[in-house]
Amino acid sequence: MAWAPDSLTALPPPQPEAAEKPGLPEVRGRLGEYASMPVLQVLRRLSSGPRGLEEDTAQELLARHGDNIIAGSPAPRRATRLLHALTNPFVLILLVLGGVSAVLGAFGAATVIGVMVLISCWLQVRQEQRFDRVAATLRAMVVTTATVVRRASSDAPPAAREIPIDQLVPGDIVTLSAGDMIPADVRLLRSSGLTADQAVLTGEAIPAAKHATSEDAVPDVSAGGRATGDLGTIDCPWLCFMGSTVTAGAATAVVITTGTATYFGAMHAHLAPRRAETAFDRGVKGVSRALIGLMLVCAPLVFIVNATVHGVRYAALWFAISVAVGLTPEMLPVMVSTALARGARAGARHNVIIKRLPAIHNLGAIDVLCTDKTGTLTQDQVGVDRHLDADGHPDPRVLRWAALNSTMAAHGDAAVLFNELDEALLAHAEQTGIPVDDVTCVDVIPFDSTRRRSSVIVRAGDRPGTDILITKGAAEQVIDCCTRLRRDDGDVPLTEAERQRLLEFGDRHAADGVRLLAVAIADRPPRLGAYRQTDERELTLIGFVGFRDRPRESAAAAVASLAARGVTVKVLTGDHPLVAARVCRDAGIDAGRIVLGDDIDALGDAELGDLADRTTVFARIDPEQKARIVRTLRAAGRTVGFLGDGVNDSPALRDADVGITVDGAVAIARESADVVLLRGDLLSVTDAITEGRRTFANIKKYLEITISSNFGNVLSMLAASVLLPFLPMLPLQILVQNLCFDLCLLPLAFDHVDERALRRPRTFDSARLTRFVLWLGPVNTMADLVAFGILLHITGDHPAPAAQALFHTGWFVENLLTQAAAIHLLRSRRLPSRRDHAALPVLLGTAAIGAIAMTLPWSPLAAPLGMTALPMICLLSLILVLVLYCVLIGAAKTLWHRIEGRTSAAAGPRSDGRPATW
Ligand SMILES: Nc1ncnc2c1ncn2[C@@H]1O[C@H](COP(=O)(O)OP(=O)(O)OP(=O)(O)O)[C@@H](O)[C@H]1O
Ligand SMILES: [Mg+2]
Repeated sequence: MAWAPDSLTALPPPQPEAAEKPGLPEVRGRLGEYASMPVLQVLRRLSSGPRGLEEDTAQELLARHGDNIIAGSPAPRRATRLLHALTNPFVLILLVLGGVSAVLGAFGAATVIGVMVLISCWLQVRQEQRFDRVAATLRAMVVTTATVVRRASSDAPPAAREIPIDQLVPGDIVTLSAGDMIPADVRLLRSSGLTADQAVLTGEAIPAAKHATSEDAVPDVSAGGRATGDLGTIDCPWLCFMGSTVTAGAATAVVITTGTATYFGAMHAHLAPRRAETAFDRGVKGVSRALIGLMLVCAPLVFIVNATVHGVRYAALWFAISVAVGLTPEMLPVMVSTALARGARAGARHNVIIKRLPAIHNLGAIDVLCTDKTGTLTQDQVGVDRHLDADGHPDPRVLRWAALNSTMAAHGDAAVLFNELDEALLAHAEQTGIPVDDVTCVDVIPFDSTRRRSSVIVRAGDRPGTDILITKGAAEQVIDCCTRLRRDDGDVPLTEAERQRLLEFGDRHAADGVRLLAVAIADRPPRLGAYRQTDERELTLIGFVGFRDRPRESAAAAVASLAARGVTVKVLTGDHPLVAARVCRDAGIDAGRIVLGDDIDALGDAELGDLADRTTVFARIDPEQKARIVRTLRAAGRTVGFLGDGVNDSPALRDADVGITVDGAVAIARESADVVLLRGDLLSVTDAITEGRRTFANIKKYLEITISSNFGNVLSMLAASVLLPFLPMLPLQILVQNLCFDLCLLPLAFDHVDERALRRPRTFDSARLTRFVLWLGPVNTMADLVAFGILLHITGDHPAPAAQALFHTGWFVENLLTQAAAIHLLRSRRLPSRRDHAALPVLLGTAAIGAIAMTLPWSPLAAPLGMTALPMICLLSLILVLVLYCVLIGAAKTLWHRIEGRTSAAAGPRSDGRPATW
């Protein structure tokens, strides 16, 4: 599926210059022109050169061309947002109900409904703006950069430096290496082994090979008789396009077009959204649908009962409409976005940057965390520990060949794949004074995580007639390519017995936690054409280099705390199974039976899902296998987080419910992830998960309280329809009461959360929500019935209109007071106490409800609302009903938790980490 990188598409609005958006044919034509010129002419046309632009020129060009971002995603205008808010299904329902009320002549009711719509839309627009601001601020904390070569002045030497990609201009010289995002549309100047993932533009998952043409040659466009315009397409091998990523190899390139003038910019409108529906979207939709269903059943029921008992009357219809309005959770979207934004802000305080805000909910729902090994379970401070010849004796020559491989992979421009092992090798070579600059690089066959080896081809000054191929990589994969073995006294054939001995030698080191890379070389006659992977054969094994990475001290504690929170940790690594086992042991993870990448290819998805559920450690797996394991776990009902930082992790980061990466990760990992940890260890994942659960717990509270209380009210109204000869509350009063209650519930987004609610993964569960509502709603009704009895006692059985007003006011006050109490009694598992009480905003919200209840009947608004002052005896009786309600609801809630606790215990222990329902 097409996927649009955030840093290109979701930045603040572009400048006016960039707003003029060329169409695709125009963009293609321009790119085709550049593609058909010799490189030198391209550079001349762009007033650039291999030494890069001068800084001043770059600034001028930036002012002319605008930032290198895609227009089309400017922040929506207020009016657009308002329109969007108005078309929200809850608001639409209110509008319809308001319209019907107006047509029926109930202008008071229509006005209150109008006020509700206005407040809800206004809050939603404001909250969305705030939400976007939070998201933009957070994204700005994880800026993606590009390496650009520029000069301070015309005579200054060129210098490579990182700049945010939005600052690139046409003519800039950029260097690209594995894991980089291609930051603009570029023409390749030099390249080696370059492949680019262009799925974002083509949907094609297999990376495309790319290569530069020779400097002054006119590219050979005759093949296939392609017109210039055709060269501007994705298939052109010497152009790379914004939005795609470097999967392997390295290159130097000149920027041709930026921002909206790029191919990606022209295509942007047609790209699919980044991801399919997440667990969060599904949850919100499911609950909304259930609520609308409840409303569609209850409101007609109230009307039918009323009409049956008292005959069809307008009053009954208004009453039913008001009930429908009461049941519409029009503030739900506001509540949800407030809670998400709060969660994301709180995450940032723990150094956790939530790039896509709904991810905060998904974090709380994670029950499996898949992680790679380096940097999370280990410190990512890899050091060379040993260098041994093929017989296991220390030999510095092996180190030199390995270091040459790492240096030459850099190929003078950029690292082909410069990972922690290469870094360690170069640092060690420098420390020990091993020369690595006395050869020239001929070609590179870059590393990839499936082959697990990299090769370089060099020419040494003292052997001019020979190319030397140097391969280093995972022991099994390199030994596979060897036919000979270097001994002190010369090379010998590699026998099967020797092969076994060497593999066992590798295993012994791995079991000790040492990552062993084998090093092999071969002489080749010089050639003109490029080297390919098939040239990695008939090599001579010369020895091994061993690396150690210290375990992270915090890893064991973090794994234990994740387990205590119901999150199972699984390790998915490309490394040797025995190294993985050792690292897991140090981190307190019971590795159990380790499954290898080769073992899973033959399995169907269901079988793999099963196996993945039972397995803790997967070793020697490639990037696609990582992603497949994540997908099958999700298909088996798990909510999966994936934590990784490499090019090889990005498919899995995209496929997980929540992709998590660290700040130092390669660009593509940072783009693919939903969450970036500024402090790269597992402990901050625990913090992030806790924040996610806190956010969800508050959304859940809101739903439980509002729905159970509204449902209780509907039952009371049904009972009243049967028992009373008049309506228990005027439609207008129902609406006003509903508006007050809804507004005062919003601060729940900022509430404290009971520690117990944070212990298990949580996610939306409409079934359990329904059970909760069916259990606690009727308690509300019981209190109402008692209140009805008392009020009838005061007013008499067939009260005159004035006495009816007293009844209405009485129930209005009692209802608001019980609802305020419900907030405190239902917000936590425990009853309110000094240790477990609501946060200040919630206290203020409930105080507001109480104040409204106790002042409205005595205020000037009383008459227009059909209310009357309550006599003292009535007020005191209602307060007694409130006390009764508190006792009942407290007991019912305690019983609920006990019964539900027992049911979930009977359903099986939670040690499997499956999410607790609700
Ligand atoms: N720069 C390199 N040159 C040669 N071989 C390498 C290099 N980097 C890694 N390898 C080999 O490839 C294997 C897989 O590496 P890869 O980086 O794909 O694993 P990973 O899943 O990212 O590992 P981890 O879990 O440690 O992050 C390594 O165990 C090593 O044998
Ligand atoms: Mg890795």
